[in-house]
Amino acid sequence: MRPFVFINIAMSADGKISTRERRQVRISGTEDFSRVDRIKAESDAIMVGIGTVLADDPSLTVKSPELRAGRVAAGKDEHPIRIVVDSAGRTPTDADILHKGTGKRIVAVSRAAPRERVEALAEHADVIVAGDETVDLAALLAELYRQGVRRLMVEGGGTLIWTLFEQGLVDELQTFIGNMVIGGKDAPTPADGTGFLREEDFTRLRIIGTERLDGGLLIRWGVEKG
Ligand SMILES: NC(=O)C1=CN([C@@H]2O[C@H](COP(=O)(O)OP(=O)(O)OC[C@H]3O[C@@H](n4cnc5c(N)ncnc54)[C@H](OP(=O)(O)O)[C@@H]3O)[C@@H](O)[C@H]2O)C=CC1
Ligand SMILES: Nc1nc(O)c(N)c(N[C@@H]2O[C@H](COP(=O)(O)O)[C@@H](O)[C@H]2O)n1
Repeated sequence: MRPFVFINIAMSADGKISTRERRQVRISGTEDFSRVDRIKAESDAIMVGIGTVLADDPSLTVKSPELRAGRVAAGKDEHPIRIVVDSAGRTPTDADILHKGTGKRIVAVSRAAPRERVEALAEHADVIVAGDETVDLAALLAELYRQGVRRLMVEGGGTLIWTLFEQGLVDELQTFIGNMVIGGKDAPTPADGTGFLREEDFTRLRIIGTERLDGGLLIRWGVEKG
């Protein structure tokens, strides 16, 4: 068993989620950031890859005091569990994700992670070991389910999202398309990695809903075939 897995990602009109320098850029506006805060608050956990932690240093906290209060009134922690997928335990011990906001953090590492890194991270987070060289995502999701996570939001980046699609581990994709062009053949996209080669392997999607926000467009896609 695994949680319901949905991805939320903001991309430019030309399909980029950052610049070629992999610098954090603002693609969403205030309306979309409010929506993102809401769907975060509705999730049990929120997960990113180590590339996003190193590039953006996100906290992944719920920003609205009202949404945090609503979670507490429902008997939950103020913030969803924050999870980093990080084979070698490279998450800096002063990263915002380990310090900002109350509640539980998980760093998922592989068996190849150096022991001293695992010990350092274990002072700030629960450490889950899954996989030999890279994190075994299916095993991680099974363990998260065992720990009570039913709704998991994935916020990026493109490398982690690609592997989740490749392994058929995604149920829904929410794409906000901002009204700008970023360009650059080396700028990251919502699903990077190696990509599928054969049409029969492509992940097939169906539109669940659309909404105009911040001069851009939100598209919610359901996964037909993972
Ligand atoms: N616009 C938006 O909404 C968002 C944009 N971004 C942007 O995305 C970029 C970062 O994306 P990216 O560099 O692709 O990094 P990711 O956040 O996708 O992290 C990828 C890393 O995760 C680790 N990992 C461990 N196990 C796995 C696995 N099984 N499958 C995949 N990855 C695994 C790998 O590092 P290791 O081998 O060391 O474990 C891998 O390199 C930044 O530029 C950031 O600004 C990020 C989030 C949202
Ligand atoms: N929805 C969305 N729109 C953008 O324009 C973005 N740049 C991002 N980035 C994601 O948000 C994370 C920041 O989280 P915190 O505010 O620090 O909690 C960042 O790491 C990306 O995952 N998202």
